[in-house]
Amino acid sequence: MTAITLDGVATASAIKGELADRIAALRSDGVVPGLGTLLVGDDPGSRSYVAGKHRDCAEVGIESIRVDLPSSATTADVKRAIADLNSAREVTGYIIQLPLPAGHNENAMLELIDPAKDADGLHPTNLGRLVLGVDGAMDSPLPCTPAGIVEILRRYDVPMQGRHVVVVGRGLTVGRPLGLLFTRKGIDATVTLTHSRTVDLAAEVRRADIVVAAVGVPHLIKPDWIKPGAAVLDVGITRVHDEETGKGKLTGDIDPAVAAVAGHLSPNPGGVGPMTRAMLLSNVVQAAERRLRSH
Ligand SMILES: Nc1nc(=O)c2c([nH]1)NC[C@@H]1CN(c3ccc(C(=O)N[C@@H](CCC(=O)O)C(=O)O)cc3)C=[N+]21
Repeated sequence: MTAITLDGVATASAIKGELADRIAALRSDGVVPGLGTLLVGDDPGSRSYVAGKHRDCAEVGIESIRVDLPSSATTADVKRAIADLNSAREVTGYIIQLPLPAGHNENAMLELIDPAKDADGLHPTNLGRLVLGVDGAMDSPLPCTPAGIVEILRRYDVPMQGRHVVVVGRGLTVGRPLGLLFTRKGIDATVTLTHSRTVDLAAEVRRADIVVAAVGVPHLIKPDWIKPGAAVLDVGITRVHDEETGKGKLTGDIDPAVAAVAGHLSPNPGGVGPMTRAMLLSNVVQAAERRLRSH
């Protein structure tokens, strides 16, 4: 047996097709959706992610506005750029690319984003709405990676209700909000949130119907940890040097041999990454639709 591939590229492409119709409708109502990105410094990985977001926007008809600051930017410079993005009419939503270079307080910067323009769903108000909205009724942006994970499971008809989800990693962008999302009414999973101090990780993962690994430890999750037929999602990204090609390549948190045991497996690359990007576009469209309704 080999696992069914949770194809993030194909699923993201279907979502982008659906968004294109909503974007056309917004434009005919006079609202042009625009995504701003704020990038500080010259980390090559961050640069390439930001470039990808602008390509995605162009593909679906979202304008994009790029603000790049040098690594020498002070916190005052970053604050000014955030204030400008908050007031720019053409920016209907934006993100601060994380991580910020050392020396900036990320949480303090996230808190300065206008919650109505928070395309990543990482402003404390929106994270708070995620906590409050246990019934899913709050019209607020969700963090993109958790939203993408639930969306791809839904589209592949992987049952979540009453199932045991083990999340590996408690980070701000994935693990922590994902636990909140999976336990919402209507999704109704049972969640174990594990982290670096978890005593017997293998034993926890063995109980899971759905495993999400988001820690950035290459091939941490081994095949003998997986309940046969479980759905396994690989979120971690580590850049490693490939001896064979001499180039850099991406490695996930899941040992490839897991494919022989799992029922569903998200490849990495090609799984959760493209879904994350599609959910960002979805948040931008949702914010533009809210703006239209509020006028
Ligand atoms: N404010 C903020 N929001 C984010 O959402 C955010 C962030 N900061 N900082 C960095 C992480 C990482 N992240 C990825 C999104 C898509 C891919 C993606 O699409 N990856 C491709 C491969 C790309 C490649 O080959 O380099 C794939 O998985 O197929 C990867 C990584 C979003 N992040």
